[in-house]
Amino acid sequence: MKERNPWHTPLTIIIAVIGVIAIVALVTIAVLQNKPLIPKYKYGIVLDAGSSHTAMYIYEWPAEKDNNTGRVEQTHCCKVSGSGISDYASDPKLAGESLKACMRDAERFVPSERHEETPLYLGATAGMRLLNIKDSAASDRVFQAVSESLQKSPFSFQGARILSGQEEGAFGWVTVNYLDDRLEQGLETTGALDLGGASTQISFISDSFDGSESPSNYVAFRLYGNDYNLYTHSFLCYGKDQALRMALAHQTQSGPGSIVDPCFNNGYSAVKNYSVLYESPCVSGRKPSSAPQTFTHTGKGNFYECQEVVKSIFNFTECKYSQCSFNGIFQPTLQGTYGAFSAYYFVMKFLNLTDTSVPLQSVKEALARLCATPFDTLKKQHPEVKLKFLNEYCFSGTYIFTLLTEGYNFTSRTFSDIKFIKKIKGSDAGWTLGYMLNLTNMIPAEAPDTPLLPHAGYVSVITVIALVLFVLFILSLRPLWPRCSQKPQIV
Ligand SMILES: Nc1ncnc2c1ncn2[C@@H]1O[C@H](COP(=O)(O)OP(=O)(O)OP(=O)(O)O)[C@@H](O)[C@H]1O
Repeated sequence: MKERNPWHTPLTIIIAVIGVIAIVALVTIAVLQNKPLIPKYKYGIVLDAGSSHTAMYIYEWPAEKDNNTGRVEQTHCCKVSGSGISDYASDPKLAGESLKACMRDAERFVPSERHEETPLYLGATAGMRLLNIKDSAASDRVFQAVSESLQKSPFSFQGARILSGQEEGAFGWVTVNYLDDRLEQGLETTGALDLGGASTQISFISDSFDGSESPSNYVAFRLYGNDYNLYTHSFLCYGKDQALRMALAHQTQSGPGSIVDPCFNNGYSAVKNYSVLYESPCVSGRKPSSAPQTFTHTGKGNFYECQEVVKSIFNFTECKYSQCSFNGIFQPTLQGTYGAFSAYYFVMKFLNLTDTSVPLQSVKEALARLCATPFDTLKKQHPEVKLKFLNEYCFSGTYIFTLLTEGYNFTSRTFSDIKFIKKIKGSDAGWTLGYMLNLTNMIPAEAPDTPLLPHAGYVSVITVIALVLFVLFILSLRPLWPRCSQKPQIV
């Protein structure tokens, strides 16, 4: 004879089965309903048509979060081979052709089902600003050619245009602070220092600046619920290539047949053409009236003398405001930390000077040593570095040092506030990301609402509540529970 288990009645078994099914169903629905969708991405493409070259950046962000909360990240960068589009003024079609290889690259990196909806922008900076000043019809023809080429791509081409210096500075600042998560979290922001080939930008927040003293340097933002009064200025012609032209123009004012340049290493020698040197609007007004066709440019490598040459391209005396950087441009008091990118990074990286805890005096000494190194020795020390760049590091380093200290007024105390950077969390520092975030309305003015609980927390709470309900349900059925009799039932 078997003893009968009082729980093994049909009713309790049915209740238990229904209860378990109910819990499984409840948890399954909660998980499926609220689970983040399998990551599917959206894309945006920005072409940075700079003075020295064009680069294409592809950005991606989670598709279900394009309403402001998803992180936008750079997934790919393609360097267009050849020079900047402004160098194709005499043959604009080639400017369009030059972009094709990178556009084919983009077709591979962006999934084909997303091609049609992916916005594609081209922004041109100081190279095209200068071409536009020199010959606006030629600049239009270049834009026409690149636009025709980009329209043929499968992406949604949104137009090609010149960014103002103010936009370039402000979007560089947005990029740096977005990537550092400073905007969304409302943290103290970082200033942005950008050194291009033809222009340079400085952008930062200073408590002493509300835009009233120099409105043309003021950009107001409201991002994630915070207001920012940004100071920004772009110095056209003060990118590193145009600054070098101005330094050479200063040394060739009398139209000599040869110059000995302290900004180039001893042993460097090249024959240069006067008309090529003076073709840029940054120096064209200063072309010596009587000069031979060419001049011999040789180096003597002296940092201190080079600094004097470099200083000659700045005007430190004129200032109608309470304080200025240079050339009569207002600049509020420096404040906070700074991210310095583009040529700042390339040059300081070569000089092994990206660590700004090194005292300013040591930076000066390192530059003095670099300039004093004979050019042949330098070439032997750095066989991997392109000659075009190696030639110019003494000038470029001296220019950066002078621009930061004498131009923007960084001191031995504040120099360590600068961080020389190329990328932040995998994305390049530069104006392109800020530009795309702005055009796609990806940064909201107000802080987005956040859910009460994270997803995992939400599922746990639902599960616990379901279990409690189930236990209560079983308890509420107590009257139906089979009674345990004292005597064992005999079946
Ligand atoms: N490895 C390197 N070493 C030194 N200089 C470099 C290196 N790579 C690039 N450069 C130079 O750095 C400068 C800045 O480059 P970047 O691409 O930021 O400028 P750009 O976009 O062409 O100029 P702009 O923004 O003024 O139109 C250019 O003069 C470029 O030739």
